[in-house]
Amino acid sequence: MEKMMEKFDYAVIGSGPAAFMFVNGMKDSQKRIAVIDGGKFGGICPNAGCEPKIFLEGTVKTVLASRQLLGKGIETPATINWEDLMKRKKQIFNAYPDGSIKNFQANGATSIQETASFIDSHTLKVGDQKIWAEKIVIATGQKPNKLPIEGSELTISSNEVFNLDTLPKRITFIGGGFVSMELAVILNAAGAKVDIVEFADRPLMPFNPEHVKYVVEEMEQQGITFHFNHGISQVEKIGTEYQVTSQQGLVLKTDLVVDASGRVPNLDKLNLDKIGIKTDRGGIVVDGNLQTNMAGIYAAGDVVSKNPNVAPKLTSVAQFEGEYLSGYFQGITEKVIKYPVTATAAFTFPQIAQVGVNVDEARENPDYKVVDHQHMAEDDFFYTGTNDYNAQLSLVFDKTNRLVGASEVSQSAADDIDNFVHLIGLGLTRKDWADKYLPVFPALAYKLRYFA
Ligand SMILES: Cc1cc2nc3c(=O)[nH]c(=O)nc-3n(C[C@H](O)[C@H](O)[C@H](O)COP(=O)(O)OP(=O)(O)OC[C@H]3O[C@@H](n4cnc5c(N)ncnc54)[C@H](O)[C@@H]3O)c2cc1C
Ligand SMILES: NC(=O)c1ccc[n+]([C@@H]2O[C@H](COP(=O)([O-])OP(=O)(O)OC[C@H]3O[C@@H](n4cnc5c(N)ncnc54)[C@H](O)[C@@H]3O)[C@@H](O)[C@H]2O)c1
Repeated sequence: MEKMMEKFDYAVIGSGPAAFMFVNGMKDSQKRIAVIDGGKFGGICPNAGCEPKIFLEGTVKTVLASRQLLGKGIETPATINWEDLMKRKKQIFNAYPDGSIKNFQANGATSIQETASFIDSHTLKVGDQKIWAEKIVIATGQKPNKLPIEGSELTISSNEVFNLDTLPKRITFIGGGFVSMELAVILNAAGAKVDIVEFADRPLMPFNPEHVKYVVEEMEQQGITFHFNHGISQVEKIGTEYQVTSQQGLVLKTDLVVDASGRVPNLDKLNLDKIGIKTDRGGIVVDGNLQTNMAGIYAAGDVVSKNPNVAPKLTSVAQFEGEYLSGYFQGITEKVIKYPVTATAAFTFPQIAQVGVNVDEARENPDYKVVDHQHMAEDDFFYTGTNDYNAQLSLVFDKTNRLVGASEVSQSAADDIDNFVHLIGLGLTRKDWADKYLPVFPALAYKLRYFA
């Protein structure tokens, strides 16, 4: 006998940061909500993304900072025991999917551990059952790109890097984006010999090129080798090792190949063609209320096709969109989504971060003035305190002397840049800030008081 079809007010496909904030915002609405995930509950961020990455980065940062102080007061620099570090990582993060399910349930939602696909605009197939929902939110995120090259099946993705119990001696990364640069620093600091092969002439494309240069120089000093202007075209297994070849003739021998050539929207299992939902290369096409071309079907998070300069594919933006939809459905807002000033950072060593108007674009535009603070360790004793000799900060001001953009490379760039987000978002001048706030001395926010 066929099971009764369960009915919901809302069905959310995916359980990542976008879904989490949506359900959290709906918790007092008395609506019946189903959250469906075919993978690990919680999505990429806590299972194979931001959170395990920042956990590993915490240890790596300590180790690399101690190596920089060798002969300057430190005698024996710290080293990493990869096996122990991964054991700790697993102890902390393996419990996350169950915790995420409990969280959704505590907020009144029903969790369903299945892959979902559309039957019609209100009905989903979830495993061997069907569910019906008045409105559906697609929040299926992205997955690692698999390059269409010979030997692609021999490569692993960033997902598997987070489960490497033992550390290979040599690792080659395809691509020099966020994922590759952050993981390369971690694995190299742990003792692997790392090569990065990047198609373009520099890594970390969205960031200020002048500051990216310092990240590359420091990573080279740590022992990482970059190969720019090379596109990988083949991976082979020869005996116990791998051989990676580029179209331009580079040949590398290695013990592990990580395909970090980008991330693509998770669309393939949804059966979107059947019901006619519009997509493009960036993902699902939505309007200003995050509604797709089909009434009652919405999308949020990384799966949405969006302008990366306004809404980059990040956890912060996915959460903002989930929160927006919960407000929109409850009539708290009727307006179209307006993205706030959004800061981005790559957690390399040193870190690189930016917010607002791009420094390189501002240099070309007479409406802006760029103020550069270079060699900050010599100019500012807080940076000297961390021996952060490459710390560089560039600030962009408009004609009314309001801060509109900032870029920094330093060991604390992510936190430093966060000190500028509110200044830019609230449209404050340097004087407004100085008149109204006095941060702790000597601490992070204070060191920027006299730069802004
Ligand atoms: C290595 C790495 C590091 C990162 N670091 C940062 C960082 O430091 N800061 C930052 O802001 N962002 C970071 N990100 C990006 C961040 O993880 C994403 O922006 C965020 O997770 C997107 O959230 P989401 O809710 O859109 O989707 P996701 O977190 O991707 O979750 C989507 C979920 O949908 C499920 N799903 C897919 N298809 C189906 C289907 N048909 N049926 C049922 N379930 C389905 C998947 O299993 C998955 O669990 C990082 C990403 C990676 C890979
Ligand atoms: N700290 C953070 O906030 C953070 C960290 C990780 C990921 N993310 C998110 O995940 C997204 C995806 O990151 P990503 O690093 O996977 O992708 P990416 O698009 O940032 O970088 C991929 C790189 O691979 C290169 N590439 C592609 N094909 C190649 C080939 N055949 N040979 C050599 N190089 C090749 C591209 O030129 C590009 O530079 C980011 O844009 C960001 O939204 C954010």
